[in-house]
Amino acid sequence: MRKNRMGVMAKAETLIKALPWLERFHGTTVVIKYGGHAMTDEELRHSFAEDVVFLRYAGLKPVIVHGGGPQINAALARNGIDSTFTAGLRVTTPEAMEVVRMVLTGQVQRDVVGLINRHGPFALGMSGEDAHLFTAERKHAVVDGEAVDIGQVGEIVEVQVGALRALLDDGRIPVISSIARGDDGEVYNVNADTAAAALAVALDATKLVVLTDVEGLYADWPDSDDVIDRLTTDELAVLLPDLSAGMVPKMEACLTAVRGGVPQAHVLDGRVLHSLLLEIFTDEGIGTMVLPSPPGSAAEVPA
Ligand SMILES: Nc1ncnc2c1ncn2[C@@H]1O[C@H](COP(=O)(O)OP(=O)(O)O)[C@@H](O)[C@H]1O
Ligand SMILES: CC(=O)N[C@@H](CCC(=O)OP(=O)(O)O)C(=O)O
Repeated sequence: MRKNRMGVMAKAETLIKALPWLERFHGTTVVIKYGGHAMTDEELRHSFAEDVVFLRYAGLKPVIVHGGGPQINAALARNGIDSTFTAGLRVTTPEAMEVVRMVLTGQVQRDVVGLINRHGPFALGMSGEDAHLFTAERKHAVVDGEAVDIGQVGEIVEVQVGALRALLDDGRIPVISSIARGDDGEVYNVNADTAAAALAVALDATKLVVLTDVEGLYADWPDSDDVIDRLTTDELAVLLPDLSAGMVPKMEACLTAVRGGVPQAHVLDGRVLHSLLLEIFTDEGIGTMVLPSPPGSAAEVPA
């Protein structure tokens, strides 16, 4: 009996410990980048959807920007189309673009919407092309200081959030694919981390959360798995030129978001059940957090 009462008290304590975070984040917008590598395990996919619906019932306004790199790789391979990456971005030929658009808007987005909507009529899918959400221009990658052509890859130059805000005001959970239109009539492939950052800035979000398949930003990848738990934008700017592969657009996104006025950006391990809830409602300090540098501070690389 006594044991049972202690168990109940522990549950009440867990719930009440969330109160400061509920007070702080109620009514605010949180942009969540759900990476392609974080969505491969069935149990994790369901726990992600539960977390997002939990946030919605807790009075936050979650917006999902989904990735789909591994899913695009598989579809390109099935179609016999070669795929390479430069500086973390997919070199996108016109025939690859058709596959990218089909997989992101027709497959991955539908899957994420379906997972969330098991809990109620919340999720609504949008491509960045819809209602001029994302307008992009052709982007070049920079390799050793040289601009390199990487095809139909876009750099977002304008974000129009009117339609998205109407969805949020209606209590919906928007699920966005990182495809953009161009004023030149082209359709562009935008890295999903980059798109999430642009959206977080445009929506004045309180947080950008990036879910991926590593614990956070490793200080000395691939030689060590020491995770940097927090760093300022100035410190991140110093590290950025030495980062590799998929971490480049991810950390650039955190930098852009926080320098653009988002108070904090996080890279979290999407392989941990309920990592999203732990990050938002506890002080567990998981993953890597990027915070604004104090005005006038000098950049130092964290140990
Ligand atoms: N410093 C680093 N810290 C952590 N991961 C790194 C680092 N540098 C490169 N990576 C690689 O970046 C990957 C994450 O990027 P990516 O594969 O694009 O993920 P996602 O599909 O979630 O966007 C990691 O799995 C890891 O292989
Ligand atoms: C230009 C570019 O690289 N676009 C990405 C878009 C999807 C994405 O970003 O997916 P993840 O978040 O799972 O990596 C691509 O084609 O793979």
